[in-house]
Amino acid sequence: MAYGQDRIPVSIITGFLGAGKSTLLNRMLRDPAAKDIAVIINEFGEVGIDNLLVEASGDSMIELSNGCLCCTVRGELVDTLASMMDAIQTGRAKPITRVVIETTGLADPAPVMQSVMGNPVIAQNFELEGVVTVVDAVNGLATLDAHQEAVKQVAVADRLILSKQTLAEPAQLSALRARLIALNPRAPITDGDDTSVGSMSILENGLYDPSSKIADVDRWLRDEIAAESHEHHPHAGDDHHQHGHDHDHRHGHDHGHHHHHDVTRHGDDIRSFSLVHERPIDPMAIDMFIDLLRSAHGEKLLRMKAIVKLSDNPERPLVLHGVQTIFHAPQRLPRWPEGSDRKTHMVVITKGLSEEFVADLFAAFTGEPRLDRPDRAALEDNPLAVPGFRP
Ligand SMILES: Nc1nc2c(ncn2[C@@H]2O[C@H](COP(=O)(O)OP(=O)(O)OP(=O)(O)O)[C@@H](O)[C@H]2O)c(=O)[nH]1
Repeated sequence: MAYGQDRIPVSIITGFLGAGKSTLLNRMLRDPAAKDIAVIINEFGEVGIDNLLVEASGDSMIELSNGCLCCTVRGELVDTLASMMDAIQTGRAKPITRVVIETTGLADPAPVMQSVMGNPVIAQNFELEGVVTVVDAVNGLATLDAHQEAVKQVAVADRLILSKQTLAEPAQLSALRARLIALNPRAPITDGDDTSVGSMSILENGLYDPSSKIADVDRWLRDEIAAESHEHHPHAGDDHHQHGHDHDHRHGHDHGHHHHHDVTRHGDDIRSFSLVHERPIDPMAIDMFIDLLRSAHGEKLLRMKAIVKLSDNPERPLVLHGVQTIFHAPQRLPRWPEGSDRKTHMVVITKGLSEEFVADLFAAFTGEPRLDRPDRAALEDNPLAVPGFRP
């Protein structure tokens, strides 16, 4: 994808039934900065924005009194985005600065994200800006226990909004916070009552910065540093990758990390970790690594964001982000973000795929095989050397 191309940022607001998505959206729509945005609601009549409408709602796009466009989706999101773009390009609708999609409470956000990232025509005009997940402080824990969709909504979020905190008991709230941090240590948790929640700024989550037209990777890296301050120290001699909260059991003893036990007790099977690599990586190797990971294990790869130092030009890092099997077209940044450590960082969120497995695979492709693990040549000769790899 050409650097600097104008694309419209798309934000997804998700959260379980009754979590407070519509309340959040309604508050944001009052922000003057919300003018000229388009809102897509994927279930007709679900949201109480009737007071904002200037004409009766229907399937097609309508203009709201505050200048936003609004439409409800009964069919495919891709079709809706395509017809929205067509209407703008042919002058039937005014230009928009941003799209906000509110998903239904029961939705798995991955297909919605993939609709934005995976279709070449859509990806030419739109870019995923981030996923905001609203979690209800009162019902959040019970919902996470009962519904895997809710767990996924939290795991893939770029930001979590904790609503209804004034209605929750302090103990309930701290247990929920611990659970959210265990599931997604990198997403900032914003209090739903915070004044910032009424502004569009909560949608700016770094995947795409409309002003620079590239990913605001600096923000991920900062988030990662914040997340690591909760994490345990890497093991001696183990500088190849860093563990998230939910490191696995391979060391066979208890490090006393409570978040980890929260995760396993609930059986979520979600892992969030980062891989860090200092030396420049061969572009072919990263290509093959990503291809293998998504083709063989895509359904377990809830989310990946990466900034990669490539050997062909280490001064211009590559930005990747993906959801399951679908990856956004890679962007080459003009330079490293200010203050970054100029290393490859890969943030990975998986379900049912261990950190060790991903780290071993990465090591194999980056030419640093670990003891008793296949190296890249062995993988290319015999892909079955890695369990689950199907060429
Ligand atoms: N006290 C309090 N109530 C809230 C807050 N956020 C939402 N609510 C209330 O919770 C109820 C559900 O909120 P909605 O915004 O409709 O939730 P939703 O996620 O859009 O719900 P669905 O569309 O059914 O999935 C409403 O009665 C809101 O007034 C909050 O932060 N504090």
